Amino acid sequence: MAAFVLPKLPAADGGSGPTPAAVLAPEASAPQSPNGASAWPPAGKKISILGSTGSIGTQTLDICRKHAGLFTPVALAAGKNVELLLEQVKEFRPQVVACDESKLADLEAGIAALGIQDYAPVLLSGVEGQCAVARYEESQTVVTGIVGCAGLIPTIEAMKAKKDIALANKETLIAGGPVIAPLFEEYGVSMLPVDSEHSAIFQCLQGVPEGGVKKIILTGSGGTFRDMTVEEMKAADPEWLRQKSTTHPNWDMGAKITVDSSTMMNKGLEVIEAHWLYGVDYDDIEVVIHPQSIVHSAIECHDTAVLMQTGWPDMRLPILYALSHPARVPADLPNPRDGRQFDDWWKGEGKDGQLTFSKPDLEKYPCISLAYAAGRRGGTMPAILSAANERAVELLLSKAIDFLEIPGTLEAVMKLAEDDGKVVDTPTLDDIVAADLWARDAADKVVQERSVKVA
Ligand SMILES: NC(=O)C1=CN([C@@H]2O[C@H](COP(=O)(O)OP(=O)(O)OC[C@H]3O[C@@H](n4cnc5c(N)ncnc54)[C@H](OP(=O)(O)O)[C@@H]3O)[C@@H](O)[C@H]2O)C=CC1
Ligand SMILES: CC(=O)[C@@H](O)[C@H](O)COP(=O)(O)O
Ligand SMILES: [Mn+2]
Repeated sequence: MAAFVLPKLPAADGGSGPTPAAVLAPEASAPQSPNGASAWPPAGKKISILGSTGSIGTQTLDICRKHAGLFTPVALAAGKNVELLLEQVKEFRPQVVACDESKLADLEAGIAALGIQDYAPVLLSGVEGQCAVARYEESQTVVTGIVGCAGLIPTIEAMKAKKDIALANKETLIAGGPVIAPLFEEYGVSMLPVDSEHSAIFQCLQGVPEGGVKKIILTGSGGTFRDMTVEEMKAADPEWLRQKSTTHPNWDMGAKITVDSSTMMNKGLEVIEAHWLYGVDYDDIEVVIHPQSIVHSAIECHDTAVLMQTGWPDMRLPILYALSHPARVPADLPNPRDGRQFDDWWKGEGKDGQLTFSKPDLEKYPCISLAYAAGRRGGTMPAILSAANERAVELLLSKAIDFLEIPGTLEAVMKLAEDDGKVVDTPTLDDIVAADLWARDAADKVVQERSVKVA
């Protein structure tokens, strides 16, 4: 197994390593931070949140609420959920607020109705609104909680405005890796992972010297169908499978990522995300099924040590760490589902205290192999796979396809992309945007042609 070199930290002489290097904040210049004893993080770190009304957005605001002296949301962008956005506005009074075009009038009227004295935020909509939130001059860090490739343009705008990125929106890096990677160096920004596995890896990497890591091990729950065989799934009622695929055994998340966990495309996408974040070869990234979601991922070092990060399935810790790094901010984060402290887990009552691991069944989860193939192919192929998958999940939720049709649809789109010469090896941003649009369209065509054949 070839060793990968840990991303090189930006050097004091201004030299720099491979472009994904910037994901690691320069430890040499980081303030000392044992247990909050230092001045880090500075009081009142101001943040912008993209997707403030979603699962990541609301949990980020929960962290801001719990650590009001440390993190202040100054700009919020949502989609259509103006009712929740208005509650957030009332509580946090951000200076810039954006929503979907179709909801701008409701937002304006709602804010006027709040009647807050001397409060007149800038109100915007659409992609321009999201970009304004991402660029807002007072923000230091942008939390990207938009779902899907819709996050690509605002994230790039944030980087160009020299904002650090707390990356939840994995689809952006998966599709945009080739154009995002050079921006770290160009604009001197960092990208800290929010995704729980990549946060776990980042936490394990602290203190491991460059070149010390042999392999990254991504853990995955196996999703809602983890205890069923392929045969049982084929025999199951498609409507039941559809409903069940929108639930997760351990995590409470948005609909799209929950379905991705059920197909394990989420893990496949995370393999590509890890490649870009840590500059790791695909041969050195392994997926392991871990049904309890207690070990959030691991690194294997050359001396055979395997370092893991553990905790409840709770996104608030990775969010907090992405905002507070390198500090460890004292926090109270009980299990979001039952309120128990993690201490209880160690005591090992009932099913607690048990960690199990196994190899994924690639016949049951073909999306894992598709993601490795797309990542290894490179260029626009990851953007094509990710966009086709977004479309396939939409088609599942709108009952146009069945759950078990997702992998075949994606495989067909990838084949079409190759056969029709649609994969661009060294893409520009325009190529990535075009690939995204093409793939959504191609997924629709594949589904239509299949239904014609069936009829
Ligand atoms: N949830 C989790 O625990 C985790 C999520 N992630 C990643 O984080 C991202 C967000 O996931 P999650 O929070 O679960 O998703 P949700 O569906 O819960 O939230 C999505 C957010 O994005 C907004 N939004 C949706 N579409 C658009 C669009 N086209 N333009 C602008 N805003 C839009 C929504 O607005 P509105 O609702 O107002 O319409 C909402 O605020 C995903 O990329 C996911 O993979 C990663 C790890 C864990
Ligand atoms: C919370 C988080 O990071 C998700 O990506 C989560 O890992 C999904 O669970 P799976 O392990 O089932 O994909
Ligand atoms: Mn994850």
